[in-house]
Amino acid sequence: MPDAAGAETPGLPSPRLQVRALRSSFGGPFELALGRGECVCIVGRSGSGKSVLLRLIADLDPGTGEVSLDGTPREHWSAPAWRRRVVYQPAEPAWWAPRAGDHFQGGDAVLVQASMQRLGLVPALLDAEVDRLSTGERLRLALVRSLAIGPRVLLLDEPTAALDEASVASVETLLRERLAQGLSLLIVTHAQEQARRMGARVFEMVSGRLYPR
Ligand SMILES: Nc1ncnc2c1ncn2[C@@H]1O[C@H](COP(=O)(O)OP(=O)(O)OP(=O)(O)O)[C@@H](O)[C@H]1O
Repeated sequence: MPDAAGAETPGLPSPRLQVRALRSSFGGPFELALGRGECVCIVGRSGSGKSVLLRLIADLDPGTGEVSLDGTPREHWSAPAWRRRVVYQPAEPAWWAPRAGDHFQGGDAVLVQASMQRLGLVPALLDAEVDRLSTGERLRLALVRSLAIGPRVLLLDEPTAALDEASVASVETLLRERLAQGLSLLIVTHAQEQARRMGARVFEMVSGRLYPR
């Protein structure tokens, strides 16, 4: 198994996600190893660099260093192909079409309906205009959309920040199930309790550097 800093033991399989000396002018260098079906939570003060790390891993910001998935370097894939395998969900997810359902075309409709039901979202929401949805509905729908892509790694930035207690519980239950099925999760959260409930390894971001807690 890799240690917290990301060093590997010879003879053992590579971690799902391996980050080495990853940096930009806004943070790093970052070292991180995330196993299959593992959850890592990142806590830290506002502006400390948590989103910077997620965006660097997702290849959305320019930076230097190495990122690999199941032992294969990121350079092996095109940027869109990487972002289907390593999905980043920002704290304020983007919507590019007026109708909610238009964001799910090409996805597995059965999986979408099932995930929506688990998160307390009625199917009629897909026919609604995104602007009419509540903040919490949009956040849960964004998670459904992220899961429907079928990522190996999901990078979630404050996925439950705007949700009530019951919705937080339903999101965490769904995510724990996906973890058990092998999905790897990196979650930025201000809720320390969330890390405990998710059974996560926890790091703290301080001034653009990660420290195990
Ligand atoms: N492209 C950019 N241009 C200018 N500054 C940037 C850029 N990207 C990140 N930063 C700066 O880097 C720092 C870390 O930002 P980041 O968004 O990662 O914070 P965060 O820890 O996610 O905070 P929060 O919890 O408030 O979301 C901030 O000071 C931010 O302004």
